[in-house]
Parts: sequence; structure tokens; C-alpha cells
Amino acid sequence: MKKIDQWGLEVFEVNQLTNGRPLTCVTYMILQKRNFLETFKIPVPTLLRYIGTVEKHYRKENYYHNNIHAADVAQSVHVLLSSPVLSSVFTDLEILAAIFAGAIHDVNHPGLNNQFLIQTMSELAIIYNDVSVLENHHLAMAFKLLQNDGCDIFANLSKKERQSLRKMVIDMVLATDMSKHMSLLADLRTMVEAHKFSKGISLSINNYSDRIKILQCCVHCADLSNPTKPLHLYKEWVKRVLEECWCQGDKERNLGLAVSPMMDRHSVSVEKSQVGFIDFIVQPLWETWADLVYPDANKILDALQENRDYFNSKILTSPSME
Ligand SMILES: COc1ccc(C2=NN(C3CCN(c4nc(N)nc5sccc45)CC3)C(=O)[C@@H]3CC=CC[C@H]23)cc1OC
Ligand SMILES: [Mg+2]
Repeated sequence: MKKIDQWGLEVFEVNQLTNGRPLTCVTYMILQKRNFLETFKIPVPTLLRYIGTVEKHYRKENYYHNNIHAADVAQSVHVLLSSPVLSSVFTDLEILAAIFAGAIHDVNHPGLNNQFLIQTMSELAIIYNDVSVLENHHLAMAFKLLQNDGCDIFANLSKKERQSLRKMVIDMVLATDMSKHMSLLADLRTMVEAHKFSKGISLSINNYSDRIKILQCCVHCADLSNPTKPLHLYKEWVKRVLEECWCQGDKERNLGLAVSPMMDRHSVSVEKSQVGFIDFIVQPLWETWADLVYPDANKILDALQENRDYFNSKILTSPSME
């Protein structure tokens, strides 16, 4: 756990060492490291009870959208907000909100995407009227669990702090809906361009809209960070996300629904889909984030390029991943 502050934490090892409780362990370590248990008067038993309950509500049967992914995203948010360029930009409350958002952002994920839930008129789609169905569910579940006995980790925050944290967490988790990706990226690009003109002046942002935009991008970057991690970790995430997608594709096929391209185990090219995912989604986002925090994310960008080259080289030699 000495690597809690480093990019590329061996989160699958943490899962084994903690008997399947990586989220509880990682969240506790991060809040402890940042002295947030003191700052926000969060009793340790309350934190362990709440985050342990959240961890239990992540579905372990999901290959990808499980508690290991949550631990990975929470820890990645922690590292991104430790970026020197961002030091003294955000308040402790904003950082607590972002780490919390990372920890709970996929809680109780059913292993199916919004499109499937909407197409099959699932109970969740009915409840949330087809709008960011999963993301609304994750948020409602996380805040509902706070009301369980002895689980309110924010009990000692002021009313104003609780309201502010709740609003920020809602805005961050709703922004993890991939349908918001292009508009979020466009807004981040606009901010980075504007900041370039205030050359040298440290990032000073005094309005909620810009501040939350950067925090939303931070959590979104963490959610899309698999291709920027050491290759052995990235390859494990690829196997897991495809296994989960293929399970959905099997369900779609059995229901006579059109099978989404990435979900069809009989047709997807693993390597091609990763190169496409990086080129169209991951690289543009990370390039913009790296601009914002220049030069703090240069190594991450290099790792992304190396990983892209790896999968691209595999397209030429073998049709399926070893
Ligand atoms: C490790 O490897 C992966 C990890 C996660 C994902 C995800 N993918 N998507 C979608 C992204 C837009 N998608 C694509 N868009 C475009 N333009 N091109 C392409 S090429 C291939 C896909 C694709 C479809 C899937 C999600 O919503 C998940 C839930 C939230 C965040 C990211 C999660 C995907 C991975 O590997 C593909
Ligand atoms: Mg999600």
C-alpha cells in the first residue's frame, strides 16, 4: 500500500491481499493519507461500515464493473488530484467529494449498459425515464446507503458542506455517462485554451461551473484510465470488460435484439476495438487533461501511446489476444 499515491497501483493484488475488499482498503488508506478522517471528523468504524456496505453492493459476479474497478477509479482520482499543477486549486471538501464519487460511481452496476436497460424497458429504465439510468441508480444507491444505521460518514459536516458535497458528487457521477463524453471534452478543451492565454498564472478558477468541470473530467479520466496503466493491468481490464460485454451480447442475441458491435463474441477484434477506443475516446480526453496539468501527465500520455502501439502491432500479427 506504499503505492497508494502512485499511478499503476497493483489493484488486483490488493483485491487478493484484502480477501476481496480492495475498495474498503483503498478508500480508508486515501482518506487517512489526506488526514480527511480528522478534517471531516469521520469515525473509522463509521467509514468501514459505510464503505464496506458500498463494497458489498458492487456485484462481484461482474467481470469488470465490480468493486475492484471502483477501487481503481477512486485511487486514480486520488493520484490525479495530487498533480502539482492542481495543488491548492481545490478545497478539501471538493477532493473528498471526488474521491467519494470515484468510490461509489458504479455501485450495484448490473453488468449491462444503458442502451440494453432502455431497450428491454428494465425497471431501472422505467424509474429513471431512460435518462442516465445507470448513473442515477449508482448515485441513489450510494446516498441511500448513507442512511443505514451507523453509516453516515458525513454526519459531522455542516449542513452547507453536506449540500455542497452532495451536489458535486451528483454532477461528477452523472458525467461518467459516456453519452456526455463529447460535450465534457469540448468544455475541457475550451477551458484549457482559455487558460493557455493566462500563461504561467497558476490555475485559478473561481466559479462553480469551471471547478466542477475539471472535477467531472478528473473522475471521467479515472474511469477511462485502463489504457494508461502498465500493460499487464490494462490487458487484465480488457479481458474483463470484453467478458462482461460478451455476456450482454449473448443476452441480446437470445432476446433477438441487435447485438452491439463490441458485444459480439463472434465478431469483435479485441485489438482493433482497443485501438479504436484509444484513438476516438481515450487519447483525445487524456491529451486535453495532460494539457491542463502540463507537464504532470506526460508519463501517463507516454504509457497510453506505448499501449496503443502494442495493440496496434497485434492487429497485424494475430487475430485474437493471447
Ligand atoms: C479496457 O477497455 C475498456 C474499458 C472500458 C470501456 C467502456 N466503454 N464504454 C463505451 C465507450 C464508447 N464506446 C466506443 N466508442 C467509440 N467511438 N469507439 C469505440 S471502439 C471501442 C469502444 C468504442 C463504446 C463503449 C462505456 O460506456 C463503459 C462505461 C463507462 C466508461 C467506459 C466503459 C471500454 C473498453 O474497451 C473498449
Ligand atoms: Mg459507470
